Amino acid sequence: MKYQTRKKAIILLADGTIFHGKAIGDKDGSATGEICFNTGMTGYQEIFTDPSYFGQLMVTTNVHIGNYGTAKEDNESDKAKIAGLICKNFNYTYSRPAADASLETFLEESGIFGISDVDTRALVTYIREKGAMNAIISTDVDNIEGLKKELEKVPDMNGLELASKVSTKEPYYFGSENATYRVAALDIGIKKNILRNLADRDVYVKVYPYNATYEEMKEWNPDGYFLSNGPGDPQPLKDAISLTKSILEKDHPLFGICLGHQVIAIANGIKTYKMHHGHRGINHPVLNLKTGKGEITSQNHGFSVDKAETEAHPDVEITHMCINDDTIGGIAMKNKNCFSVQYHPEASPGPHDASYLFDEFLDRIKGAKV
Ligand SMILES: NC(=O)CC[C@H](N)C(=O)O
Repeated sequence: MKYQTRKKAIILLADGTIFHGKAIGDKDGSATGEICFNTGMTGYQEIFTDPSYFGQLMVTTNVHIGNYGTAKEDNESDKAKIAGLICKNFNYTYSRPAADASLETFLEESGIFGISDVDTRALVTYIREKGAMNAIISTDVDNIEGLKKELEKVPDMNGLELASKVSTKEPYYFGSENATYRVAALDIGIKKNILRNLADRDVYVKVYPYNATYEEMKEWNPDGYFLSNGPGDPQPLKDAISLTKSILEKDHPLFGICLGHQVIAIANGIKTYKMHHGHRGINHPVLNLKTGKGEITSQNHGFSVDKAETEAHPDVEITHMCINDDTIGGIAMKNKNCFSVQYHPEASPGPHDASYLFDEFLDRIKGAKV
């Protein structure tokens, strides 16, 4: 045991329920956010650095977190983006030749507070039953009334705009300038592995801030457009929704992942809703309705696209279904060069079953270019 002096800590849920643990490291601290859980057995660094988790307290269901350390190249963004970590066993020492730091150091550098020694099985069972809710984690264990007041100030995830908090401030480029194709990507919380997947397919990407306009993107003369994953509720993303409408009007090739998929649905007049406790893991089964084949996918979302409205929409086709709970996995527009998925074909972490969707995007771009 590295620290003999670890402080007692608690998780106080918005409904008043308390779970107990100990602070990671030897410091006092606290953090607030919407509590969620990820069932991935591996990939904690990619999960913690995924900007989609901004504003969320992450409960990891795998019993050991930190045992293989961290390596800079595994980051999905510049640093950890979760609001705080809740886990069972936190490993202060690690074993992996490619690692360059412990998870403790890594989280410290990102300013992330976490607690371990929590009965995560009981906590996750509780959230699964009661649904997603706000929570506070803190070492201020004797000040429940004070913590309750802090917790009341935390905004509800429903209706919350967070994309602007994680988006790039200035446009930047990714990949080789000499690549054959150009894609303009809207960064509403983009993961690096999406950029790598595009660059690996002979694409030069220009990444734009969350409030970029169609005119700004069009000026670069891209062959295709991309809407990224990201945190928060899609409904307040007015700029992204109007950008999407302009792209659709011109019928440019358009691909959206997760938050980007939700924005495409909203641009088509289909509503999104907050799920009971969301999908977060790396083994979620999806059925491809075109091929009849199943795929095991990486997922991370708390909102979803309304199924009845999508089914009733004359111009939108459902292409994929999430089999666990019969929610929408993917859509395509019947008369436009546009498609999107609710899950993560870029994986990182997770299986690569769905990477064919990047090939499909490239096929659509090639088809439109000739
Ligand atoms: N990974 C994502 O893009 C998540 C989208 C959105 N924030 C949700 O929770 O549903």
